[in-house]
Amino acid sequence: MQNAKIREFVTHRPIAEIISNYPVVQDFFINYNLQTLEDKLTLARALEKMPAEHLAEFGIDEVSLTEELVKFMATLVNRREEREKIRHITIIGGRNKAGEAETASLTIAAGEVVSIVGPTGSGKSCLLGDIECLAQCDTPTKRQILINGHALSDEERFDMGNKMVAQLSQNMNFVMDLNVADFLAIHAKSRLCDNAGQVIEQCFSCANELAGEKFTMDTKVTQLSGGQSRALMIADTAYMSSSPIVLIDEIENAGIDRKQAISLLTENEKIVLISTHDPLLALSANKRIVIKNGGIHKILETSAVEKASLRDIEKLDSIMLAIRQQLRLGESVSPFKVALSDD
Ligand SMILES: Nc1ncnc2c1ncn2[C@@H]1O[C@H](COP(=O)(O)OP(=O)(O)OP(=O)(O)O)[C@@H](O)[C@H]1O
Repeated sequence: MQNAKIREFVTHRPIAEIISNYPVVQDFFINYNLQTLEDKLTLARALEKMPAEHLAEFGIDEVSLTEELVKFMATLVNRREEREKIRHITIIGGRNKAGEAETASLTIAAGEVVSIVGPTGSGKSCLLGDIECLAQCDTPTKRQILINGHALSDEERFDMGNKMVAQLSQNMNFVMDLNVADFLAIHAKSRLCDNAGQVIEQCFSCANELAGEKFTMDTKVTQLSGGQSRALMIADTAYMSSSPIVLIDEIENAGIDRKQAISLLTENEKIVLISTHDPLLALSANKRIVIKNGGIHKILETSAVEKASLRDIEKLDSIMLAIRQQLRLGESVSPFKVALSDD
């Protein structure tokens, strides 16, 4: 966003609208002890109503305060837009649990979905962990992750404000006792969402669509079920996170609409890696990484035959979902017939 556009917005819109779109601006006003400004007015009109000496105490006048606000918003907002676009990530093999070299290395392009499969305990989450911390041969696996073909400096790697990777893990435990509305508002604020109010609404209704049992904006996040928490975090990642890489650790047990969740996440050219034991999710990706004994054993392309079987797997899956739903609702399971391609 250009400074001129931000200046125009700041000059002509009421303070309430500026704060609703960029909640972090509240902190700017607090710094100048201006939290009591009349928020239905524009900044200039609201400042006229303040005693003249108020700003003088801070050694600033109305014009320079407006310019400071424009600069403050520009630094924060432009930062998101200026981030180098991630075109691809590369996983360079390290060592498996036996200390043997991993020979495979893999480059994943923006917009690609890659699944990670392997026996329980084989090291799938470990691979996601390496990507999450953008490992530079300094984790137990000794893998290295490159972004657009180059290693990252420590500064880029640990820049939390510019977080490249969003991870949805198996265990979502909320530590703060907030309700859903406050939780989403804090996220929208910290991620500098444009149109925060609208994004919060979208996130809330999407999470409710993904999860079975509905929850409200007043529900405490600590009272959400595992599936509801996962649905909330998926919607949150899809709508609010600007992180270009999304890591998902086993959403199959979460009791949510997995296909809808993945298609939601793969919008916007994100790189998505899913660790899974679920055939539907594993084969929905075009590539899958097979992990064995802590190492990348092989990388398979989903073949045309497998893609064709996917249609049958989807049929089976929707039957399973329907049965699960009937059981959840306390209904008797109705008779069903499986009609697969070769029948
Ligand atoms: N290359 C490696 N070198 C050393 N330890 C490893 C390596 N890969 C995995 N491990 C260790 O193996 C253990 C199991 O790994 P991990 O939790 O990633 O398995 P998983 O495949 O995700 O299992 P699950 O399917 O049960 O979630 C962890 O303690 C992890 O640190």
